[in-house]
Amino acid sequence: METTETLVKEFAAKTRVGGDATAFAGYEASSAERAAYTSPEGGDVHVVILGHVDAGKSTLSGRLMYALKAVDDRAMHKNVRDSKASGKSSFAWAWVMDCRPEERERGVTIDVSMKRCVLDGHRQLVVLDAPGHKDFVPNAISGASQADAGVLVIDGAMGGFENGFAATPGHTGQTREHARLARALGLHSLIVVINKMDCVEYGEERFRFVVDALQNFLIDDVGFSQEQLTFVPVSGIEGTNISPDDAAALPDALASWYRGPTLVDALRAVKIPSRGAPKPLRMPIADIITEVRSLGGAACGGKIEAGSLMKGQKLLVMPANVSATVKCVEVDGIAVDFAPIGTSVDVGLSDVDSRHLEVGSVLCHASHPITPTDEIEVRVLTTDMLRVPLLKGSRVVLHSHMLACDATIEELVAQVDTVTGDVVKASPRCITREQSAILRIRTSRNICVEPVEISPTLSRVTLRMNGKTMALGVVTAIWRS
Ligand SMILES: Nc1nc2c(ncn2[C@@H]2O[C@H](COP(=O)(O)OP(=O)(O)OP(=O)(O)O)[C@@H](O)[C@H]2O)c(=O)[nH]1
Repeated sequence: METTETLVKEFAAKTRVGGDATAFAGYEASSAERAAYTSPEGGDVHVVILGHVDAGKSTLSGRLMYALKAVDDRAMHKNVRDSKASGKSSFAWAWVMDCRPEERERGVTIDVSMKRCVLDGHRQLVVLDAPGHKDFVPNAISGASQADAGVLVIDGAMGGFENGFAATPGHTGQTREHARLARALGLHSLIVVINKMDCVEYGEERFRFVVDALQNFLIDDVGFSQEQLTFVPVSGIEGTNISPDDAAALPDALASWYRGPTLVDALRAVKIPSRGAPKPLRMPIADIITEVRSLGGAACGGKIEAGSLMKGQKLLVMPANVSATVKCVEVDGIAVDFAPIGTSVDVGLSDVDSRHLEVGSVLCHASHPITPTDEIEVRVLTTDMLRVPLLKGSRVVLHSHMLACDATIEELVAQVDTVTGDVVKASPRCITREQSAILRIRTSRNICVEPVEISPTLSRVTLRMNGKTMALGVVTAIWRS
C-alpha cells in the first residue's frame, strides 16, 4: 500500500506542465490540414440534445432527422407500425433514435445515439441524442463532450417545465444539471427548445413564462451570454416549427404571435468558432467497433478534436503508447482518404492489437503525442448539488471527453473568486457548493487530458460523487512522471 511519504516523494519527482502556446512549435501541418482549420464553414456541426427525462428529446431528434431527410417515409411507417404493435405508439418518432431493444421496451434513452444528416448545402449535422434520466448522466456527459452546440429540450406542458427545473432538496431536475454541463463542456451556443407546446395550445404567455425563468438562470447562474441563446417553441409530436419547409403548417395559435426561427433555422445559424493554429492529431476513442467488416479487426470511432486522419498514417494510441497504422477511414460508412478536424469517423487500424484500443484512449500524432498523467490540476466550480463539502482525500469519479476514472482530491490548492479567478484563500480546509477552486487530483490510472491553454476540448472535466455532478471545470496543468 502507498504511504503518504511515498506519495509525496513520487509527486516531488514530477514536472508540472501548464498551458504553453509554444507547445507544438515544431509541428508542421499539411496544406489540407491548414485549409480545414481556416475553413469558414468549420466542418460538421455536432449538436447534443439535452434535457430532463421525458422532455421529448428522442421524439424531437426523430422529427429533425425526418425534416432533414435522413429518415424516409418507409422507415417511419415501420416505426409507426412496430411501436403501435407493442402498445407504445407515442414513441414512434423516438424510435428513430432509440434503437436498442431495452430502450424501446422501457421507453427511455440509455446511451447516446448518433445520427448524421445534411444541414445545408455544405455542412453535415451530427445529432447526439443524450439520455435524460439521472442514472445515465455520464452518458449525457460523453455526448456533450463531442458537441459544438446544444439543444436543451424543455417540457413546456403545465407542470412539465416546473418538474424538470425543480431545485428542492431531494429533487433536482436534470434541466439545471444539463445546462451546467453544456456550459462547462464548452458548448458555444445553446438552442433552448420549449417542447410540447401542443399541450398549452401554443400559448404565448406560457412560452414567455418559461423563457423568462430559463433566461435568468442560464445567464445569471450558468454563465451563458444572451447572444449564445436562442429560444424556439415547438411540438415534437405534431412536428410543429421544426423546419422552414413546414412553415405553412404552423398552427394559427402559434403563427399569431411567433415570428422567430424554426429549429432547423436555429441549427443552420450555429457558427463554429475559429480553431486557431493547426495542432497535431487528437481523436478520443468514443467506441470500439467490432462488427463492421470493412474496417477490419482493430477499429474504433470518435471525433477528430485536433489535426486530421489520413489513410496510411502512422499514429500512437495513448496512454498505452503503442503505434498503429491507419488502414481505412470511414465517414458515415463511406471510405475517405482524408478526414479533417471536427469530423466524426470510424477508423480501421493495422499493426496494432485491438486490446490496446479502449474508450477514453486517444489516437495521437506519432511525433507529437499527448502526455499521459495520473496527476492533474483543475479549476472547477462546484454545483448546488454538492451536499457534503470537498475535502483533501475526497473520492470522486472524473469524466473528461470519453473517459471516466476514479480519482482522489490530493490537495485543495486554493479557493478562487468565481468571476475574476483571484485567490480568495490559499489551502482552504474545505470547498462548499457554488465555490470556485483549484484542486490537485490524482487519478487511479494514467489518463489523457491536456491543459486548457493547449486544448479547450481535451481539458474539460466533470467531477461526480454518488451519482451527482458536483463540480465542473478545466484542467490547468498536468504532471509528467
Ligand atoms: N404532447 C406531446 N407529447 C410529446 C411531445 N414530444 C414527446 N412527447 C411524449 O413524451 C414522452 C417522452 O418522449 P421521448 O421523446 O422519449 O422523451 P426523451 O426526453 O427522449 O426521454 P429520455 O431520453 O428517456 O429522457 C413520449 O410519450 C412522447 O410521445 C410533444 O411535443 N407533445
